Amino acid sequence: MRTIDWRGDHIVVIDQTKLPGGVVELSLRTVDELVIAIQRLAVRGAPALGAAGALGVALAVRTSREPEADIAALRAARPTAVNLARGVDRVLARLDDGPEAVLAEALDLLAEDGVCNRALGDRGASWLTDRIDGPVAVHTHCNAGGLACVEWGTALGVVRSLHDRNRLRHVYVDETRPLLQGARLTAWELAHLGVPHTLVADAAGPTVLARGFADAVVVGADRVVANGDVVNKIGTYPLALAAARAGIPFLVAAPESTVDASIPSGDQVEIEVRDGAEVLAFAGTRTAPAGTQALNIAFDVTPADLVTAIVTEDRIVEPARGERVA
Ligand SMILES: CSC[C@@H](O)[C@@H](O)C(=O)COP(=O)(O)O
Repeated sequence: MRTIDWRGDHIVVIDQTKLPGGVVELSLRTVDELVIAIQRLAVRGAPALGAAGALGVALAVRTSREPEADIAALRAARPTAVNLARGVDRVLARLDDGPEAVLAEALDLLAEDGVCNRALGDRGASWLTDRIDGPVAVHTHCNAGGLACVEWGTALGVVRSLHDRNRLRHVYVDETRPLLQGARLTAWELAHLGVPHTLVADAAGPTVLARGFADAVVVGADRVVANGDVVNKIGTYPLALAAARAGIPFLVAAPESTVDASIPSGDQVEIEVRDGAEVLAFAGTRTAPAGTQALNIAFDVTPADLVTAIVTEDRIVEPARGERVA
């Protein structure tokens, strides 16, 4: 099943805030509803946000009284993953061709997602098996699976390819505070795929690597910029530091639609800062004393020199060896 799709005259998504409790579908009939769903992470992950942006324009064309304002709000609903604005802009370019052409363009983007993810997953798996003997143990962060895309997954696409080739030993999954995408979503996906996995607290990740549990770190990305810096869920950067120290590869799996050649380096990417309330609570239950201040930085930048390789559907770039993405 696709994470996000078009049904008749509206968008349907799997509500990711409800997982792993149940697979609950959410129908989104206006751009306002879509923007709210994006901001509360009912639909999330860079490629899925690209699909949301694309389908959102199709929805705006059909339902909005002020399509321009609605589309601007949609484009800005979350700032860090480049896919959202890119999905909006790709489909907007067909506006003059009428609502059917707009929808067709959006559906093309959705169809390409699975194709790209399978290709980059295969390429990433081959890159790893060319360098690592025997079954591979992977450490991952956040959720870069089918739920973060339309289908299949990016980092978990690599994991799935390894699994299909009988070359996967184990996956270590960071829980990914504060919203627990690793614990709630990645562990759920891996269980459904029959992939052996172990959940660890985020702070344990570097020690898991230092102790040799994993052969490689494989993560997704929200934006990859020209010099090879990688923006991804907060907590990715410490894994890259630990991977370098442990002497194991740090592999980023992302489609070309996540590459932003217009931005020279990661310090120029807008990093989303979310409501501190998410940090002051655990799974919805308040944990910090009343009056505590929280800073909720949602993404970090892994500098290019710590990124062993970036794998896309078209290519492999090795920033740590000085290769540029653009
Ligand atoms: C294939 S998804 C890659 C990234 O989007 C993912 O790792 C991530 O950081 C998602 O963050 P989120 O805040 O859950 O949208």
